[in-house]
Amino acid sequence: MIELIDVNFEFQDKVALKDINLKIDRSELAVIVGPNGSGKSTLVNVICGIYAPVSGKVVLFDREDYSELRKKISFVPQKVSSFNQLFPISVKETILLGLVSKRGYFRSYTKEDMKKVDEILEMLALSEVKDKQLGKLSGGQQQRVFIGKALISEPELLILDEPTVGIDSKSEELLYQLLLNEKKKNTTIVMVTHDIFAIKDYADKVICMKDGQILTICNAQEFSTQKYKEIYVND
Ligand SMILES: Nc1ncnc2c1ncn2[C@@H]1O[C@H](COP(=O)(O)OP(=O)(O)OP(=O)(O)O)[C@@H](O)[C@H]1O
Repeated sequence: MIELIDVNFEFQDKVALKDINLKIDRSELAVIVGPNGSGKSTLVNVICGIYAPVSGKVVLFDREDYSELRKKISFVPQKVSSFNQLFPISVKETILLGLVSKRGYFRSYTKEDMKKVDEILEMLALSEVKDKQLGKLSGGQQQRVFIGKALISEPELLILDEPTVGIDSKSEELLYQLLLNEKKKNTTIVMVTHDIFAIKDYADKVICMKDGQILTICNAQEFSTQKYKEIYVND
């Protein structure tokens, strides 16, 4: 499903990923952990095709060519709130934007699209604010809107970079239930997080990074608090 073979990536003269070898299977929930600057965001950007590796190969859905793959991938980046907060777009309109990669810009939405957006609003507890301007919501609500935008296209691969930062524990629980639902639909999920509880309760695979390298890959049962401390030691 996702395979990285000897992947290296550099920013100018800074090595950000070194010899990354990794496999993630279909409908797995893989979590990437590691201290600040260890290369987690760079890794998900490489998986999405936003950054091209300096060397090595990324194979998604058994293909190396990203042109057709974009329709199958949804990415919720870190810092979703870095958009123009005055931009006049509603919550519902923002979620519908998630269909652009599949449909193009100038297509009308169907009845099914409108039904789906209502279901997503309901799932994310956003129905009451659906007509509000996006920039007038709290950071946590905005985060949920961008997750809704990522989900509406029914991606086969969903990538989230620290989705729980700035959201309260109720929304966090909501998010994890939603991810489990997505998994049941065979969606593969890759999530960067520092949340040890999420790792223990929900992850199928834990990818531990340090200094641009993968220290270890294990399952949730093998991932102990001790291991977590070891990864973060000297951070
Ligand atoms: N645009 C950039 N230009 C130059 N260096 C960068 C850039 N983005 C990241 N880096 C560097 O690459 C390394 C990996 O950064 P990355 O953002 O992938 O780490 P991270 O593990 O996601 O960190 P955090 O937990 O703080 O989000 C760091 O040393 C960082 O300073």
